[in-house]
Amino acid sequence: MKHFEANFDGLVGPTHNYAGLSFGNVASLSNAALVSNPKAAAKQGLQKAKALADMGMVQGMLAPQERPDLYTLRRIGFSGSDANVLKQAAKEAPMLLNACCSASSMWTANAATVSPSADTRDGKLHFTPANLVDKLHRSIEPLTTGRILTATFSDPHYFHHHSHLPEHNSFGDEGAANHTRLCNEYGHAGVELFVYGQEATNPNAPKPQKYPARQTLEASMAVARLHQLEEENCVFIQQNPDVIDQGVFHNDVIAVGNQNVLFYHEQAFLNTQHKIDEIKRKLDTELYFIEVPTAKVAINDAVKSYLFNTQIITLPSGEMAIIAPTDCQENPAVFAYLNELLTLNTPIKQVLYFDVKQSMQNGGGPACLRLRVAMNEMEVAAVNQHTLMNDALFARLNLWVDKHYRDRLTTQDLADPQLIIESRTALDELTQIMKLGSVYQFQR
Ligand SMILES: NCCC[C@H](NC(=O)CCC(=O)O)C(=O)O
Repeated sequence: MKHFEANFDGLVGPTHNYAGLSFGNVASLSNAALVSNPKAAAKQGLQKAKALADMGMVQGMLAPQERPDLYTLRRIGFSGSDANVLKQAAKEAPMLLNACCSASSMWTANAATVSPSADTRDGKLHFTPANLVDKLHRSIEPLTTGRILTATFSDPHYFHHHSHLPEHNSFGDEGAANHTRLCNEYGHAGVELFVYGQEATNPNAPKPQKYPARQTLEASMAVARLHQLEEENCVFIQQNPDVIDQGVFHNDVIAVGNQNVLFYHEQAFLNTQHKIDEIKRKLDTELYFIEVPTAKVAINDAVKSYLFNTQIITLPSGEMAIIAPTDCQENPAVFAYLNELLTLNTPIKQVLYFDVKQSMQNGGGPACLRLRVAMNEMEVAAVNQHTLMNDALFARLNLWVDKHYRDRLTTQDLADPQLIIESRTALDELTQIMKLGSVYQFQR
C-alpha cells in the first residue's frame, strides 16, 4: 500500500490582522498595529498550498474560524446587539476585542497533534486539538478546531478524534508545532518526538525566565497516552529555555524533521546528545542529524528568517526539498547556509522559496501554516475530498477570497459590525464549497 505525508494548510481568515497578541513571539510584538492585507495573506497561503499539490504532494486545506468571536465577547459580559457588543468591547477593552478577532487559526501546526495509524495501538489515525491555553486569542480555537478536523477527517473507521486537554497551564499544549515524527517510510512505525518547554509539576526543573514556555511535558505525555503510542516509539525532549527567551516560542522555530532527517539548531534542545542516542536506539534506520552551529547561524537570524520553520518534504521522486520563506533568501547568513546545505550529501536536494510575508509578520512561517498528516492510500480516500487541493479548488477559493476579503485591515476596523456580516457570509459559502456541514456557531 502507498503512503503519503499530506499537508493541511490553514486558510487565512477574513479578519487577519496585526494586534501584537503573542508575548514571546518577536514578530507578533514588533509588527503590532501594522495594517494587514487579509486578501493577500489568503492568496499567499493558497499559492504555497497549490505549488505543493502541483509537485505531486497530497495537499489539503483546513477552514478558518469564525471571527469576531461574539460568543466569547458575550460570555465576558458585553451585551446587546452584535454591533453593540463590538462597540462596547472596542471602547472598554480593545485588547479583548482584538483577541476575539484574530485569524490565528491559520497556523494549523498549532491546531492539533496527529499520530499516524502506523504508530498507534488501535491502528487508527489520532487527532488531539491543542488547547493553546497560553494565549487568550488562541485558547478560543480548540472546540471549533475539533469540529473542522472531524468534518475533514470524518470516517470513524480510520480517524480517532480526542477532546483537547484540560484548559490549565499544567497541560499547556500547542499541537504539532512541538511534535515531529521520524521514520523510515511514512507507513512504517516511527519515533514521535515531543518537545516541551517546561515541566509543570516539577518546580525545580529548568524553565525560561523571560518568555512563557507554552508546552508542558505533562501535556505531551497526555497526548502520547491518548494516541496509544508505545513508550518505545516516543522521545520527550526539553527545549532549551534560553532560546525560548530569545523568541523561540515553539519548537518548529528551531527544528524540523522529515522521515530520517532531523534539522535543528545547535542550541535547540537540552541534553541533545543523550536524546539523539535515544532516538537512534528507538529507530533502527539510517538517520541524518543536521545540526546547524551558532557560528554559522545565530539564534537571532534563525528567529528572523525562520530557517527552521521550513517544511522538509519528500517529493514523489524520493528526494527531499525544503520549502522556505523568502525571508531566508534575504538573510545573508541563512541564505549562505541553505546553499551550503545542498552540498552536504544529505537527502535534501533543493530549496524552494515562497512569499508568506503576511503570515511571517505575525510569526508564522511555511511550517506554521500546515498540519502534517501521514496517511496510507485508504486513509487519503476516506478524507473529505472537497478539502483536497487541486486546480478546481484553487480557482474556487481564489474567487471566494476575491469576493469576500478586504485588502486592508487595521485593529480599529475590528469594531466595524460590517466585518461580522462579511465574515459569516464568507464562511457560510466556504462550508458549502468544502462540504463541511455546520461547523460554525452561527450556523447551529
Ligand atoms: N505557529 C505560529 C503561530 C503564530 C501565532 N501568532 C499570533 O497569534 C499573532 C497574532 C497577533 O499578534 O495578532 C502565535 O504566536 O501563536
